[in-house]
Amino acid sequence: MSGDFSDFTFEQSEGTKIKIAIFGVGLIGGSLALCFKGNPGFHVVGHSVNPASIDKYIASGVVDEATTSLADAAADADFLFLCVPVGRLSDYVEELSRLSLKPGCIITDVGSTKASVVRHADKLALQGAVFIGGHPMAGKERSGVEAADVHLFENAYYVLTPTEATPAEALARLEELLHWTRAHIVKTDAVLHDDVVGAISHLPHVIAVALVNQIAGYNEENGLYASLAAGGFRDITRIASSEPVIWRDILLNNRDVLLKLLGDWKEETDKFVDLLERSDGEGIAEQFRAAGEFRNSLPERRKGLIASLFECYVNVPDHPGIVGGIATELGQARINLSNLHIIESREDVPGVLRLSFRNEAALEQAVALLKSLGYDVHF
Ligand SMILES: NC(=O)C1=CN([C@@H]2O[C@H](COP(=O)(O)OP(=O)(O)OC[C@H]3O[C@@H](n4cnc5c(N)ncnc54)[C@H](O)[C@@H]3O)[C@@H](O)[C@H]2O)C=CC1
Ligand SMILES: O=C(O)C(=O)Cc1ccc(O)cc1
Repeated sequence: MSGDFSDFTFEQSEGTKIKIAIFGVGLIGGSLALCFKGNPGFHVVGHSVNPASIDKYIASGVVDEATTSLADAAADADFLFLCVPVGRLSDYVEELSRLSLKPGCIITDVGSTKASVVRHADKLALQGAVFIGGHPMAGKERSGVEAADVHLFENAYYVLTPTEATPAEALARLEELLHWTRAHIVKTDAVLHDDVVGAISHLPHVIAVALVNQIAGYNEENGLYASLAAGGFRDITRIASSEPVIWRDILLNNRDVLLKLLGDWKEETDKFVDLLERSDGEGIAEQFRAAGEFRNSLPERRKGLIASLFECYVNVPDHPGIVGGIATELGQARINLSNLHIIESREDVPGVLRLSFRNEAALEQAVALLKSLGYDVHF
């Protein structure tokens, strides 16, 4: 979904607000809450099991109200979003099934795996509520309500996994609400979701963590590994800094899929062992050619899993004030920078400035502007 949402209003009876309950107001729950808080017709309630979190939710302004009582959060809610770690999702659906919920209300989750929670909800009598599995396929390596971001889901895919039993009217209502995230809704089967997301998200997280740990081992012997890893290595392993408990639950939940994927991964790495043992240069080049061809055929810069980075690099001579000058030029052209990072800045070497933007349009405008000003810019 794209375009201007200022004319989008959720249908509601006069005087009553749509109540949206968010269980677990962390990165994802908090980001959803921020999306919904933009509509005066919504009342957003946050739930946490931890009393200390309640004040934090309110103080950070992501919810209208917060409580440690599951029953109070759920009472009269029109939509209930389960945003806790994957290992707790089925327990939450079960606990909610024991409460008296508003007839026709929709319970949905945001878990990174879908098959187990959908299967579990299917078996429960939900007392007039409807469960629809969900997975907003955007995130970050940071966690907690402090990392919540109203823009997180913009232009990302948001997967829903309805079953044959899901009432079409309920699905339409959830889709309508999710327009507030500005994500693109995709509907698919929960088992297929876990296979595909296992391959494109869970496996890369495992590989990133294993790779970082391998290098950390070498670094214990010689600190030069960490020193030289500051650039590209750091970027390609960003997701290795993801939240351990969240990822423990995801991997255990998608265990069978991951075991198969890791078997295939071993075969891929063994291929390189064989090519190297035989010094097969043509075979190695062919691996790169095939990978490049597939990678280049992927949709460009759609925000999604392993978020695309809207970044460029600018070579900057070590002149005082040059970084400020670039930021000022961008500001004057009303191009919003989301981050600026100096990768290397010693007196005797030119620095490299990494500029990050929120979207592709801003990146393209910045590159055109900086090139026109004579800067050496590359992606
Ligand atoms: N991190 C990411 O990039 C993405 C995560 N997800 C899914 O979203 C869900 C939430 O993840 P994040 O928001 O990233 O994590 P988070 O750590 O930022 O938030 C988790 C929330 O759950 C609560 N929580 C933690 N352990 C709990 C427990 N044992 N019982 C009850 N509440 C507990 C925390 O207090 C916090 O409010 C997970 O199911 C994850 O798989 C989905 C898309 C992206
Ligand atoms: O940080 C990234 O690039 C991610 O891949 C975030 C992410 C993590 C888990 C998900 O289920 C979806 C997205």
